[in-house]
Amino acid sequence: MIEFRSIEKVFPDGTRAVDDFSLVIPSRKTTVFVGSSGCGKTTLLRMINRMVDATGGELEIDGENVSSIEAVKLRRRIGYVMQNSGLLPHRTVVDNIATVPRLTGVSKKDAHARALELMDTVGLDRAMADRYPAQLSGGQQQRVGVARGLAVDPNILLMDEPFGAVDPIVRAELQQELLRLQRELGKTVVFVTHDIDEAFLLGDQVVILEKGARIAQKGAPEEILANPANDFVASFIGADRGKRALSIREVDGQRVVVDAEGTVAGRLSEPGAA
Ligand SMILES: Nc1ncnc2c1ncn2[C@@H]1O[C@H](COP(=O)(O)OP(=O)(O)OP(=O)(O)O)[C@@H](O)[C@H]1O
Repeated sequence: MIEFRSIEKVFPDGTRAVDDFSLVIPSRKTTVFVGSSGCGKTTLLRMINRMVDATGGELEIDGENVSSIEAVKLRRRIGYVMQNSGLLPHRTVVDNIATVPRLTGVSKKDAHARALELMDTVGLDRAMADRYPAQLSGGQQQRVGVARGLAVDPNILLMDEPFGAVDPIVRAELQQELLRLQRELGKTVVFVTHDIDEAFLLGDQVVILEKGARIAQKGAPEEILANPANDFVASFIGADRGKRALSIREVDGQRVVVDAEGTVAGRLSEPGAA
C-alpha cells in the first residue's frame, strides 16, 4: 500500500505543483492519475520513487516513510516506465532489459536469461533480443520499456503516459497487454495519463486531478461514471456531452464502458477480481 498524507510540492522557482494531496493506493491494483497537462500527475508519480522529493507531508510505502529510504535503492526496487520508453540507444534490447538487474548485482548470464523470459511476458519475439531500439517500432519499444520496468520483479510499477506516443491501434493493443499482465502479475500499478478513456479502461481506482493535484474525484470507474462529483468531472468525462455519454453495461459477463450509441469503448476490471 502506498499512502500520501498531506503531500505538498513547491519547486525551487516557487511553482506549487502539489497542494495538500492525500490518497491511499491499494496494493496489487491499478490506480490511474488522470488530468490535464500541468495538473501535477508526473510530480505525484515521481515522488513515489523519490525522483522528486516532497516539500511537505508524508509518503509511505507499506508503512515505511520513503524519505528514510535511500533514493537510489528505492528506484532500483520500483519499476518505472516512461513515455518514449527511455531506452538506451546504444544497447541491445536484451541489454536494455538487463541493465537494472546488472546494477543490483545479478550475474550477466542470469540477467540475460531473465531478460529473455521478460520478452515472452510482454509479448516480444526473442528474435529481437539483439536489435537496437531504433530497429524496433514504437509499440515494440514500449514493450521493451515495460519489460525493463519489470526486470527487478518490483512490487510497484510506475507508468508515466507509457502509451502516449504510439498510434491508436497499437495503443489499444498495449492497453490490452497491460490488462493481461496485471491479471497474471498483480503488481501495484500507478499509471499516469491525460486520456480519460484509458483511465477508465485500466484503472481499478481512478483519480481525476485538477491544477495543484487537487482531487476532483476518486473511485472505481463505474462510481465516477454513475455519479460525477461536480461539473468539472462531468465535463472531463464527457457526461454532459450527449455524444460521449459513457455508461457501464454487462456484456458476456464482463463490465464494459459503452458510449451513447452503444459502442463498446472499453472493458472494466474483471468481475469478482480480487
Ligand atoms: N522542475 C520543475 N521546476 C519547476 N516547476 C516544475 C518542475 N517540474 C514540474 N513543474 C511544474 O509543476 C506543475 C506540475 O507538473 P507535472 O509535470 O507534474 O504535470 P503533469 O500533470 O504531469 O503534466 P503533463 O501531462 O503535461 O506531463 C506544472 O506547472 C509544471 O510546470
